[in-house]
Amino acid sequence: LTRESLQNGDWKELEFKEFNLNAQGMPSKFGALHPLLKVRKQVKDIFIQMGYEEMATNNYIESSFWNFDALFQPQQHPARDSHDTFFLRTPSTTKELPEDYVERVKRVHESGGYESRGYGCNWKREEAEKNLLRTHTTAVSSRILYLLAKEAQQPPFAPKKYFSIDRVFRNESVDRTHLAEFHQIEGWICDRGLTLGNLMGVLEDFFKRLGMSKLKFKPAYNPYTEPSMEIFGYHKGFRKWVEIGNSGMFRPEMLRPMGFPEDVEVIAWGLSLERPAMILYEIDNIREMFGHQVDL
Ligand SMILES: COC[C@@H]1[C@H](c2ccc(C#Cc3ccccc3)cc2)[C@@H]2CN(C(=O)Nc3ccc(OC4CC4)cc3)C[C@@H](O)[C@@H](O)CN12
Repeated sequence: LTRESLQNGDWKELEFKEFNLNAQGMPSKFGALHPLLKVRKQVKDIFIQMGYEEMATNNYIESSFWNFDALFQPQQHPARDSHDTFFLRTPSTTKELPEDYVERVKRVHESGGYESRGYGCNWKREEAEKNLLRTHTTAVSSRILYLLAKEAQQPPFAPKKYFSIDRVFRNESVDRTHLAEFHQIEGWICDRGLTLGNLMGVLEDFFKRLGMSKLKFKPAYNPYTEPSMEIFGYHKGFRKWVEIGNSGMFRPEMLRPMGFPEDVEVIAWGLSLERPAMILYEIDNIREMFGHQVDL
């Protein structure tokens, strides 16, 4: 079949074989974006469209102070044991901490304040100095909120909205849907007079953009948020309610020692990247997303 035979009509005399629509195509030699990266970009675009700034989360290593103590997580909390947390051997401790702030954190843990009773514990600095692989990106949120609180000392107070999507590490047994590390997605708004209603509204807006338009909320507990809510979304495909994240209002015992004025609140929420990626890309074993795959 040539250009000439098509132009002068000779093609009409030629014999053609049946077109085989089931024939294997030529093997493709190009790559493909990993599902996690595609969902990470999808979620990042949602936050940017909603006006959030991205937190710098390029520090996997954190001190127990920022990962736990600044969040009012008690030093006796089981999550702080080595069977749940990866502690570092070298460097095992961080000595540089903001001393005046450390004093206020110690006091709120031991004897409360800001209408809190505290834990009545004997707060140990050496516990707070232990280095670890961060167990949540809320460790980064506490650092950024501390800086915002210092800025809030010089009026006018400016409301802020931040998000992060990055790796976190937990010393947990692995199974079909859990590995010792996962990517946490976290968003929060810091403003005057925020309420739980605002949090519910923000969550409805955020998850609607992820395809979840019917939500319900269940009371929950986190050491650093009060009230706290588990978030459930109705998945049309599965025709059932799916747990899609956790949320709450950061406690006064976390915000006041940082220096925020009384009427400033922070509403926050978190979810993982792996769970939506597995659902959106119909991957039923999390291991299919990691490691060397022949037929990804
Ligand atoms: C150790 O496991 C923690 C992880 C992870 C998680 C849980 C809580 C937080 C948080 C938080 C938080 C709370 C208050 C303030 C700040 C942060 C972050 C990640 C998911 C949170 N979860 C989760 O991601 N589920 C999920 C999320 C989105 C989704 O998308 C649908 C397609 C549209 C589907 C499912 C819920 C469960 O999977 C849960 O069993 C596992 N959770």
